[in-house]
Amino acid sequence: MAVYCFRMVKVAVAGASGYAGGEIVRLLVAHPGVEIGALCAGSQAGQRVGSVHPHLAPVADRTFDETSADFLAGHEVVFLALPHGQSAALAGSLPDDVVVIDCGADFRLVDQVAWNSFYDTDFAGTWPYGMPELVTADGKQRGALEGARRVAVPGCYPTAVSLALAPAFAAGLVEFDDVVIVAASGTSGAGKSLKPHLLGAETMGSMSPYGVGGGHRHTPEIEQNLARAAGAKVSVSFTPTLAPMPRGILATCTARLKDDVTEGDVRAAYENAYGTEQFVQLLPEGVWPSTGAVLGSNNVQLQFAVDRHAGRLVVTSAVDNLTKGTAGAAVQCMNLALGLDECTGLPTVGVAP
Ligand SMILES: NC(=O)C1=CN([C@@H]2O[C@H](COP(=O)(O)OP(=O)(O)OC[C@H]3O[C@@H](n4cnc5c(N)ncnc54)[C@H](OP(=O)(O)O)[C@@H]3O)[C@@H](O)[C@H]2O)C=CC1
Ligand SMILES: CC(=O)N[C@@H](CCC(=O)OP(=O)(O)O)C(=O)O
Repeated sequence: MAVYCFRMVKVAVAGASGYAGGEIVRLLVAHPGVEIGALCAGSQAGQRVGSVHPHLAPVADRTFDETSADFLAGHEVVFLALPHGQSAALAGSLPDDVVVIDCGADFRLVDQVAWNSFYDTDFAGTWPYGMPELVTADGKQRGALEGARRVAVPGCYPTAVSLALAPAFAAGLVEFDDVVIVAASGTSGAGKSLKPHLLGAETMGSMSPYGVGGGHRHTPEIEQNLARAAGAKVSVSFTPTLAPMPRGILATCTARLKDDVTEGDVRAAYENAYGTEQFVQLLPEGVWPSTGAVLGSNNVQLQFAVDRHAGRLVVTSAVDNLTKGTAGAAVQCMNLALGLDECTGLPTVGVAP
């Protein structure tokens, strides 16, 4: 039996009444090294946690605090799970030695021009990007997260897509300018606030694309990640779709193969990239990822095929958008920042059926 001996780290969550914040709390409740401090909300401040998140039984009788520097003071780690554009001011009020982990997009992009093209708030800067398993031209991204005091958690689609394609780019198996991605997401990806196009009657029994034609803000984030893997500029066509399910992302990613690349080359590149990773699984040949198999876990499931007819590599990946796609990655990055075992408190077992 494993015996844990941790110093308890006091942790706060801003945006705790939302989907991403609620998932962070779910994971923190099971984390042996943290003490849950302030749980902050916006319009729902003052409400009982159990009235908003009835599944979070151990903290159900707590009350959401207001979101302010005063309530966030005195914590060693602060998670921000707020709408875009809200993180910078709050982060700026926190001391430099506090670990601040932002689940929004505010600090993900390096390129200010790309930021201005896809977001309507001012460019706030760039923090270490929270995808430990990402293969980059300089080794794994993990190195930038160990001991970090500021972390930008990736978007959910970029998590599924970048982990699916990066090994092929890093190994030089595919062309960098012919990449087509179609990904389906559960509706929780859009957050909890009321949106007419996400009403049950609109989404149940129906799938629909959005952000078609290069308009989705995750396009530059995916290109940034793949460029880090390739060591060169990458351009992608990315189409997200909304699927009638609460959670999960299934991404189908294809890229033109370079001449003479074999299935063995591809398998070797992915085994080399992920063979020692706890959360990324290249499935046995012939077994394909499904969102149902990763629900509630921090896992990423991958499978590939070489489509000789079309001359393309096809990689499919599945993640739970709220776990590995947001909150799981956030907790994983907290572990790395604090020098804990990276996997502490993170589920590798899903919920099925
Ligand atoms: N959902 C997902 O799959 C993913 C989400 N993210 C990112 O995580 C962040 C949160 O997303 P998500 O949880 O889905 O969104 P939700 O709409 O579900 O939650 C938003 C949270 O922010 C709080 N909030 C809103 N406005 C304010 C404000 N002015 N001051 C203080 N708190 C405020 C809300 O509080 P209240 O309800 O009390 O008003 C709520 O707790 C976003 O940046 C999102 O892009 C990233 C990856 C995936
Ligand atoms: C289904 C759905 O609407 N998904 C969201 C992506 C959620 C995500 O990754 O969040 P960030 O906003 O933090 O990048 C969208 O397409 O905008």
